[in-house]
Amino acid sequence: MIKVGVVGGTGYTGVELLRLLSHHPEVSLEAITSRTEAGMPVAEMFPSLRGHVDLRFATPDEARLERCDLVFFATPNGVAMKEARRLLDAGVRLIDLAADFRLADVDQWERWYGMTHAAPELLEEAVYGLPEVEREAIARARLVANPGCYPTAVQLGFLPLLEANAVARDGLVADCKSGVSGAGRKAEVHTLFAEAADNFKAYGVAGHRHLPEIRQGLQRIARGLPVELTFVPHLTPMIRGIHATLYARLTDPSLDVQALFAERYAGEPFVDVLPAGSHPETRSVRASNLCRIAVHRPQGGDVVVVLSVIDNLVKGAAGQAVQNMNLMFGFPETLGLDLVPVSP
Ligand SMILES: NC(=O)C1=CN([C@@H]2O[C@H](COP(=O)(O)OP(=O)(O)OC[C@H]3O[C@@H](n4cnc5c(N)ncnc54)[C@H](OP(=O)(O)O)[C@@H]3O)[C@@H](O)[C@H]2O)C=CC1
Ligand SMILES: CC(=O)N[C@@H](CCC(=O)OP(=O)(O)O)C(=O)O
Repeated sequence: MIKVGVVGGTGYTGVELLRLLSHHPEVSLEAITSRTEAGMPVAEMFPSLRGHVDLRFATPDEARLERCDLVFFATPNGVAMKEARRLLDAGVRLIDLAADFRLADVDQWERWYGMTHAAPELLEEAVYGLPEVEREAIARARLVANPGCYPTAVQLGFLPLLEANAVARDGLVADCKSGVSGAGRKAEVHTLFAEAADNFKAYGVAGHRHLPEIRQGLQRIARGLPVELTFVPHLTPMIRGIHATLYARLTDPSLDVQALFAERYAGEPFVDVLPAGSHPETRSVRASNLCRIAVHRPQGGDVVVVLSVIDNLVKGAAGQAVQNMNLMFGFPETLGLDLVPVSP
């Protein structure tokens, strides 16, 4: 049994973490923070957790996080980097759901995130928490940078093709759609019901901060070879889910792409390669830690189209964080994550 704290328990990824951790057999939830709701019982704010979580929110100072074996930061970018050194020195391991430790290059991070990094010396130690790529390093890590939601769907979709050096690396396209919970729980005009419902739009076409993260991940997968990617995110009128439609040109048209994906992911508990010709739906993964993938070659041509779906709050955030926790503490990787998707 490990002692776990959650910083940022009132956000969408925070409450999703609480849902997953509350029934994890190896976890004792010790502290859940909120600055704005300190003192309120968690189950009063989130009635879905009544009978499952009996703690109250505490301020980050009251929470005494240094008593924990592991602390999750489900906070905006720029929060975990200020606390990481103190907690690591106290023997606490960390998983940051935000982007503070995702990019290896501090200059690049500061440019994309528009702030000075508070702990650049920790970037080298931090492990990028995509288990399908970094499983062994995650198991040894003190500090894990949980991947972003779009980056998870896109990297898992391109991974077998890049590992096998099977596509032209200069023309990758990722056309991605996200549900509104991807923007978090804070009030913002573009996520109001009247703005987001019955509407569909692209955003961040000129440059989204997930672009350098995805490019870094794809280049690692391609063993350091350069990768050029066009990434266009869209906001869709659904609550949860990411649908990534990925395009690449095969270098060897005789390749059996269905067999390539099936073999690469055969041992992966959370990546499901669908039968040839399938069209995965976001609702087929809702509330689960699954990434479902289908591979197509329209009209038998040499363009491969990969369809990759995840729940942004689970495999795209809290579920992947619990998967990383399981690896870090030597628990079975799927413990607490045997979640049947909710449909419809
Ligand atoms: N939503 C998604 O699908 C995904 C989100 N992420 C990332 O996960 C992180 C959390 O996202 P999400 O749950 O959506 O965010 P929310 O905006 O919904 O929640 C943020 C939480 O952090 C707390 N918080 C805010 N500022 C501070 C601070 N300075 N110190 C301590 N706590 C703070 C808030 O509580 P309070 O203000 O009361 O303290 C709140 O509980 C973000 O970095 C996001 O980019 C990653 C993948 C997917
Ligand atoms: C729909 C929506 O607004 N999505 C967010 C991505 C949220 C997220 O996952 O951010 P990090 O992974 O960087 O923490 C956005 O595009 O900014």
